[in-house]
Amino acid sequence: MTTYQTKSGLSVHPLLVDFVEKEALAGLSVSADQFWSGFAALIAEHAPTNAALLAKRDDLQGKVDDWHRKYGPVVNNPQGYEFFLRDIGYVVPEPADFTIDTNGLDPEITTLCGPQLVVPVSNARYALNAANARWGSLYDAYYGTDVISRDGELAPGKGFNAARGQAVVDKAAAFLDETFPLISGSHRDVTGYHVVKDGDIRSLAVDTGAGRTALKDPDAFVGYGGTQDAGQLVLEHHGLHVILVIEPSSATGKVHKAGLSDIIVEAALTTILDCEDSVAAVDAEDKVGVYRNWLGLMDGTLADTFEKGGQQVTRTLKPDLTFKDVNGLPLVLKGRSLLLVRNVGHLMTTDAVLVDGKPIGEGLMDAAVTVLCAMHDKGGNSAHGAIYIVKPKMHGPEEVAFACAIFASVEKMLGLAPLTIKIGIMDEERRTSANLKAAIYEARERVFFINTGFLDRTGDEIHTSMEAGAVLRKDEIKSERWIGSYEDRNVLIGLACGLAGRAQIGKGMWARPDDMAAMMAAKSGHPNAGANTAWVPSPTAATLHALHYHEIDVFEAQRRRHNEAVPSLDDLFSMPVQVPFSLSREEITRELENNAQGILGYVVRWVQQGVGCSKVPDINNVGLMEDRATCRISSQAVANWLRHGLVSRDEVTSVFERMASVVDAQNAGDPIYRPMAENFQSVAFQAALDLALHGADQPSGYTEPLLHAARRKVKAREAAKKTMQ
Ligand SMILES: CC(=O)SCCNC(=O)CCNC(=O)[C@H](O)C(C)(C)COP(=O)(O)OP(=O)(O)OC[C@H]1O[C@@H](n2cnc3c(N)ncnc32)[C@H](O)[C@@H]1OP(=O)(O)O
Ligand SMILES: O=CC(=O)O
Ligand SMILES: [Mg+2]
Repeated sequence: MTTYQTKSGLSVHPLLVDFVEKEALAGLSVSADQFWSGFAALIAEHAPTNAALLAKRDDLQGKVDDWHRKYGPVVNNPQGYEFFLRDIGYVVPEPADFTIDTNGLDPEITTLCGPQLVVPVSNARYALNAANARWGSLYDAYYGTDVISRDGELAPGKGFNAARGQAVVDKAAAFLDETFPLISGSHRDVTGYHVVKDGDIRSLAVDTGAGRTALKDPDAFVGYGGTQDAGQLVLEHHGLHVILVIEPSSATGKVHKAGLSDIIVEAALTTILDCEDSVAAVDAEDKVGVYRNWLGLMDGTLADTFEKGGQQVTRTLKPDLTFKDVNGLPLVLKGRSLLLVRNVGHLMTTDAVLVDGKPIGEGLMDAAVTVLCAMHDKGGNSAHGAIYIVKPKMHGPEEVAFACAIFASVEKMLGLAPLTIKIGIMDEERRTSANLKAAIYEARERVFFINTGFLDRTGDEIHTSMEAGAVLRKDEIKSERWIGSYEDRNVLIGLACGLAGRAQIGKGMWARPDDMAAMMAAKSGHPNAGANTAWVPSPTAATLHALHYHEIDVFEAQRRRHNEAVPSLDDLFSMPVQVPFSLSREEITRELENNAQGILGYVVRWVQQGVGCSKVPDINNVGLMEDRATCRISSQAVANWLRHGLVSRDEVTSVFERMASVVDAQNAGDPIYRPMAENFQSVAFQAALDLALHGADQPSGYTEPLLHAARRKVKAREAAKKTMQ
């Protein structure tokens, strides 16, 4: 039995007490009493509103369900549907035109455009890697991915493949020609890059077989470091830096005529340290683990030691990079990504803290503790002292206003200046998309990004319209009219609210982490659409996606779109239901199998091992990034087909049982994995099945309640076993 400690009337788990008092408060001018009394006041002030907002979600969903039961899909009565949504307060009146007024943001948010990396903060090794992913090797990214064909003589194989290496060098030279063209000739033919001094000013001279030349834009050369034998040349384009590493004695430098051994590109400008959908944090122990990593990133002390390639490696945060500028003065470039933290949403509660024996809102705790940890940033992260919180899964403007009210209370309780805490609004629930302008208005003094989290948004699309009819298959849903409208509205409303140059307009995740060639083909669409950032799943993806921001001038794209009319709500509300339904039996079974495999593959690692984000093969053996949002889509899709009689409970159960063996085989190499096919009563199998069978009844179709309950059961069993030993 855990003995909770009493703090200002709250019952607080001892692990949280220790963390807050011995680690998070250390070195700050906030006393333990001030923290706990402020925290108690925060809960007293905001818990009732939190409960009321959740009740409103249920009430509105109930009304939407009733409408569909009466009228069927929206297509039967589009005007009636929109009128109804306005009548019940699902769609609220739009505010008059306005411009956001957020101050004190860093340039990575306002004037620079580039990739946004996301990482589960619970994984210190990955989190450190992500923070350091500000810079990435283009040679490694090309060599290690399918961006360069893996067929024939270019197949990577074991050891270094010289033909593949040459293809990398050629492709990189093509990037340089495109981004930093020479007055004559190509970077491919360069025999020497030289820093030359004319008076006090340095410039870049470039030798090719045909003689000496220079960059077409001489101002693109902004700095240098090291020596002619082992040095760096710093170039800049669209505000992003690219470092040419000259090292004639290195393995790659040796085979290059100019000794160019690598090209390092500025990659993840910002990184989201995720406390939400990519982590499995279900109790005080897990939450403290998450907070401790975030604290270590903020005070710069986080380190992780692990084995890699047969060696012990210790990973820490990288320092800034120091060069000289063209005047010979110091040029310091940030060594790390600007770090943002994603709190959980308004739904879940945590028993890390109890009030009258009941768990408190987890979002309230995240706000108080992640901000407390961020107070350890002494400028290494935000040069302006800003604290960036990404707030997910909010339903409409009222919930955005609520998040802002919580942040205002946290600032007061911790003695921070008003508006220190900035908010990233995830536009990922339908009620937010439908009322985006009003939602931004509520956060106009704090907002630092809006972002289309299309994965959760797809799950909410299915859940909201559960009663409207049978939905299309997962991949088809994602290419319907509603999603185009959602993406366009997000950019255009963002531009109309003055986000250009003031805040980020962001786009969603690339969820096929191994398919980088496909990502390169698809994701240029994001900056082209006017988004100044978009999510990537890994540092390598960040390095590659960064190239799109050289290719496309985002601010130009935003200017192009600025006067485009915002699409009406008609398309946004054109639900992805099948009218009439046309899939064959085989197609239905295959889709069910695909969903079952994804759910099982994700859930089993979540429940057994507490892994919140996994790469799980789909039915075609393509590794997909699965997190709670993708799981929400799959579970809602199955729940919807069950609800509309396309599949029966028995059919779903037997497909899940069959797919359990497939997932077991995929995990055969994992020594701590416990097969599901041997025991269909296992907690993991049952949790996965419940997500499908009871998906329609889950609040907004979220996966959190069932996943948390299952993981807690497994943790309790493991703890009981340990006590018995
Ligand atoms: C809908 C949404 O909410 S999306 C947002 C939530 N999703 C995410 O945050 C996805 C983050 N990405 C990940 O967690 C991982 O990339 C996964 C789970 C998809 C794949 O992980 P793995 O199978 O371990 O990847 P893989 O084996 O290809 O690569 C591992 C290497 O890449 C690094 N890596 C992979 N992803 C990341 C990341 N997001 N940040 C930093 N490093 C990463 C690891 O540190 C590791 O390198 P190391 O050995 O030097 O430490
Ligand atoms: O959080 C992101 C999403 O797509 O959902
Ligand atoms: Mg999401």
